[in-house]
Amino acid sequence: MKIEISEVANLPSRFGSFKIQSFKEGIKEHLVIFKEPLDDVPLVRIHSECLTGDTIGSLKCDCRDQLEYALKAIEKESGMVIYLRQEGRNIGLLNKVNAYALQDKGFDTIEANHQLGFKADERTYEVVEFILAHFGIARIKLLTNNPLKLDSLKGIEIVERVPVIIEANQFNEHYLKTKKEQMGHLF
Ligand SMILES: Nc1nc2c(ncn2[C@@H]2O[C@H](COP(=O)(O)OP(=O)(O)OP(=O)(O)O)[C@@H](O)[C@H]2O)c(=O)[nH]1
Ligand SMILES: [Zn+2]
Repeated sequence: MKIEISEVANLPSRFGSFKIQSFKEGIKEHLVIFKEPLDDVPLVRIHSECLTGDTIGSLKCDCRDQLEYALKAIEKESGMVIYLRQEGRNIGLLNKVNAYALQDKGFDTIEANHQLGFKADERTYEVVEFILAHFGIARIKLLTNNPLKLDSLKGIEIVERVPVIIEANQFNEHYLKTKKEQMGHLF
């Protein structure tokens, strides 16, 4: 797939002063937020879009806390957040809301995806390899608790996994438990 690349622009934010660049893959306009100077082995967070969490502040998941954690971390030590437009583990917003409606009836996140005909996780990460290659990065420290992500990046050496440490709340406790017990997340 052809990827269109924007210019680099400044982005002052409440978490620090960053640079941004967009990588457009079909209809998905991904964003890279970075803080220079980038080390040879930079700290990288691959964040999946979560409109409900990142923007609205939903407490059903840990996405916004993770995003803020990552932005604060790269402000401190430089690095990059790759913000991928893979809403709802790539099932899209409408389907995620339908999954939430099923969760209201008692299904967990995985069961709800299955009920809708999706895998538990429909994400792929080829564009990340493209983006890192564009920056000349072959080795990274990856900010994640997700073992699937560690296995998904072919051609990128993950020198270190840096955990994302977030406190649970009463609404996402079950979500985090499912991630740990059924999706192998490393908490
Ligand atoms: N289908 C679905 N997607 C969800 C649900 N809750 C959050 N998401 C999406 O899950 C994605 C984030 O994935 P997570 O599994 O929380 O975290 P991760 O990115 O895999 O792992 P970390 O790197 O450790 O954060 C975002 O795209 C959210 O929109 C849900 O109940 N159902
Ligand atoms: Zn979320």
